[in-house]
Amino acid sequence: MLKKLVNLFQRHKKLAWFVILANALIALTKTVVDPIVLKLMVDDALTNKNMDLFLILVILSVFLSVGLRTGLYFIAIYKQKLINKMTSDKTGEMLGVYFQLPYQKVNEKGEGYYISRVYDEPAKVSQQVVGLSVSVFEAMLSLVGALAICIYLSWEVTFALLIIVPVLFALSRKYGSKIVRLSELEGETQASFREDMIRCLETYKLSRIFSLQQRVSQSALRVLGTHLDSNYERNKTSQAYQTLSNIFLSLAESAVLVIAALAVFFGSMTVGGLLAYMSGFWKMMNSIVGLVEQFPKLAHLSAFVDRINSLKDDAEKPLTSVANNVVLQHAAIGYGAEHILKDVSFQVDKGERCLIQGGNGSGKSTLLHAISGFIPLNAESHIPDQSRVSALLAPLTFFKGSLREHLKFDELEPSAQMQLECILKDFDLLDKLDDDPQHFSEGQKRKAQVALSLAKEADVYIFDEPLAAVDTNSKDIIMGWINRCTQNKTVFMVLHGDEKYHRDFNRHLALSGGQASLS
Ligand SMILES: Nc1ncnc2c1ncn2[C@@H]1O[C@H](COP(=O)(O)OP(=O)(O)OP(=O)(O)O)[C@@H](O)[C@H]1O
Repeated sequence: MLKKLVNLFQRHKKLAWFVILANALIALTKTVVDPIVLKLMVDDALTNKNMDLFLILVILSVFLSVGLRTGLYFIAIYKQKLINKMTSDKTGEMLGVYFQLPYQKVNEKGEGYYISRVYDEPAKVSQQVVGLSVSVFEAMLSLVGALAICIYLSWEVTFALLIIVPVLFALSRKYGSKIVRLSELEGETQASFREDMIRCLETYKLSRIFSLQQRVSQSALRVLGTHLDSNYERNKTSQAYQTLSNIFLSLAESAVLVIAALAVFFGSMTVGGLLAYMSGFWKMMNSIVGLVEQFPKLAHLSAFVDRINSLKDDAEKPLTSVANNVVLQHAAIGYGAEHILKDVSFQVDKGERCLIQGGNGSGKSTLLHAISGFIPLNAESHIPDQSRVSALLAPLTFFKGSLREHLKFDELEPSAQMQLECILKDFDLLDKLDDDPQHFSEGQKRKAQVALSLAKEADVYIFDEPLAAVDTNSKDIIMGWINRCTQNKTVFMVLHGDEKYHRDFNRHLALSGGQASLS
């Protein structure tokens, strides 16, 4: 379990050890120095009215306190740096995994769910792993220091009091297992909660126009309720553990006072020794409780790390089909258990151009997703490897970056750059190369995606309604470029209307009632 958590430090081991050890050393210094100064102050300086010793002790305490606090300030800053680096590493890794997930999974859960899996959970785990490692080492070193001080002041009293410790350990383990089970549930509800909330907020325009605010709010509050209930359950268990632990601590507090006071009555301890012992003993108890508290947290964290890594189990192996034609044989295609296309058989060979037609909801986009390799097909069917496919698929999406970055323009060969510049000029997008396509008009977005599709060297080109939202003049320009750039390549295109371009295709695939017929 520990190894799994330590692995999270990976590339930042040096920084992690610096933060952990520096913090633990400061804690150890404070644990040892505080009781000794207190004893010297009471027994030697105050009792003997030794002003010089008193002043020396005060000045020493002030310097030490300022020095240690300044040290803690720098450690806090490095700690945050470490957390940020770990979060960034893990989120980067998880983003890589996200893009390997089967489309079916991404489609089923939604992007909001994966924000939680890719960012929230790694951020939370990084924060907690650093916090926990720092706390464990701080508690361990403080415990050693405090125990040494207590034994030095009175080994008999210390021996009598250490009997309480095993009880606290037994309690912590009992509650640890409960919290592990709850952390799994918490992670899942948190991720689903994100996705559902995003869907509610996305209805901004819909809600205002159709006065749906109240219903949207009700739906959001229902989702919130489930999320808060799960938080409440985990909190309840943690609080129960905390309360029990505090009760045992109060009992220990009374015991130490009584036993140490008896030692003073019988003359085996000075008053300064009693105060120093109380200070040392409480540091020891706090360290023990600090350590004990880490057990349920450790179990909770370990469950979370497993959850993050479990995303990797879903990653799909890349398809390595060498097929250069598209063959579907009795394929049933859909999302999850629901089949939109029930029994589809056709073959489109290399260099053929296939127009796909059918009414709304007949499964045109679904079929294009299958041919692009996003929806699995049966074993008898085969399609080319996704690396040899270029596709404009609905809905159009853009990451936060310029059109230049989307096109990987600066990595292209000079001849490819020149051709792309001609395309963008004809599409009236050349002066928008450095703009974010997310803020383009609908027609401009469509043109940007056509340019993106044509910029990829592929064997199969797929276009889902490339002329939608495009002005009449631009349609000829777009179709002209598509025809020029895809000569001798396989093309699948969905068009609604635009009959004048139908003659550009030698195959026609009609979808209806879950079936396909090719002519
Ligand atoms: N992402 C999705 N998840 C689940 N079901 C979906 C998804 N997308 C589409 N569907 C279902 O698949 C059916 C076919 O949708 P599809 O988008 O393939 O139709 P289409 O022929 O392209 O329609 P249109 O002409 O309106 O674009 C729809 O009835 C819809 O319920």
